[in-house]
Amino acid sequence: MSENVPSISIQNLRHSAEERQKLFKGLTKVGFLYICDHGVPKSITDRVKRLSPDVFLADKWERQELAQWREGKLSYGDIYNEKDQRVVNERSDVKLDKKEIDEAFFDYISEMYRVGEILVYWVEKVLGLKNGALSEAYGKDPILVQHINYYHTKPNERWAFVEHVDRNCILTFLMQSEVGGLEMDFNGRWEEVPFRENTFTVNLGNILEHATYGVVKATWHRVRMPANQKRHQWPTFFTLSPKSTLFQIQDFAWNKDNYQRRLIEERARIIGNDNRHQAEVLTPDTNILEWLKEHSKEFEARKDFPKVDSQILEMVSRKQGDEIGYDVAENEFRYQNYESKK
Ligand SMILES: O=C(O)CCC(=O)C(=O)O
Ligand SMILES: [Fe+2]
Repeated sequence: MSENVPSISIQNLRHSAEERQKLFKGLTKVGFLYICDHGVPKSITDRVKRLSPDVFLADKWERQELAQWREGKLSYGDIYNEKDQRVVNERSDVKLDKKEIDEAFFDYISEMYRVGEILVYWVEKVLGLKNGALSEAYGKDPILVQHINYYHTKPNERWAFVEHVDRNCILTFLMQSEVGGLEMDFNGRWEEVPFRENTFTVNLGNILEHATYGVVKATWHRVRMPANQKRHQWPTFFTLSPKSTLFQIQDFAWNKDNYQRRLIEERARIIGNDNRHQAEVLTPDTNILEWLKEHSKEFEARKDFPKVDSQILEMVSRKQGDEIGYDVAENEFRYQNYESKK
């Protein structure tokens, strides 16, 4: 089970050296943390959970309206594209209250931002970095990309999200549902990372790993879906701030060779030469900016992989999105076809 994922009380970090030690272990040995005593009101998380299922029951017309809506605080991604065509309802009576969805997720994202900032402060502390070292390089005003992952019901158990590391991100906050299935690679074995009440699961992304020459670990993980169940999960990806300077922290350069070896070992062991995965490997010398640019193009082109038989609603604050020209509902032209058939 999950005894290996340390559970960190945000409240205890200030006065408990033991809590800080657990955080250090989670960052460097495990790559996953449970975060509790975070102060996120249950009313906010409950509202998000309550509103989410309808998004995926609504028909394509209703979804199209949400994706094209411009009056809220968030921008919404396209949740009716070719890959979803098989599973999106053609007609449904479900109506989406866009204003309520917008408020609920805006409040939720704001809370993630608040807790994330506290966590990054403590990450710097336990890594022995000066205050602001990480947040200046990678995370001051990070762009928060919010997803609802929806894995729909299938008669058989299946791999619903194949092995991957969270790419293009500093860290990920995940609100889990009771339906389990998340597993992480821990010392060469797959271990479950189950749901816990009032707790966020946090894992570290490859940008933070790269910044620290692998001292902080971005851990491979995957999702196994049980038969005959649906599952919603809510990951929040902390992605680069437009102000990032993107330097690697030289205090950790001593780990460069270990980092390189580990990347190669993990990749070979976990995916071998499964060429459905991204081909190019990140190394300690990779120019991360170039890599990210290349990678996001490739990811766009890949459509459904590594997530299988699932749908995502992507959201980002309109203000942040506008600042960097991030359009989650790209491909507006797609909708013209649907409009004409209506
Ligand atoms: O659905 C989950 O439990 C995990 C999803 C995930 O790993 C991701 O979205 O990167
Ligand atoms: Fe992930």
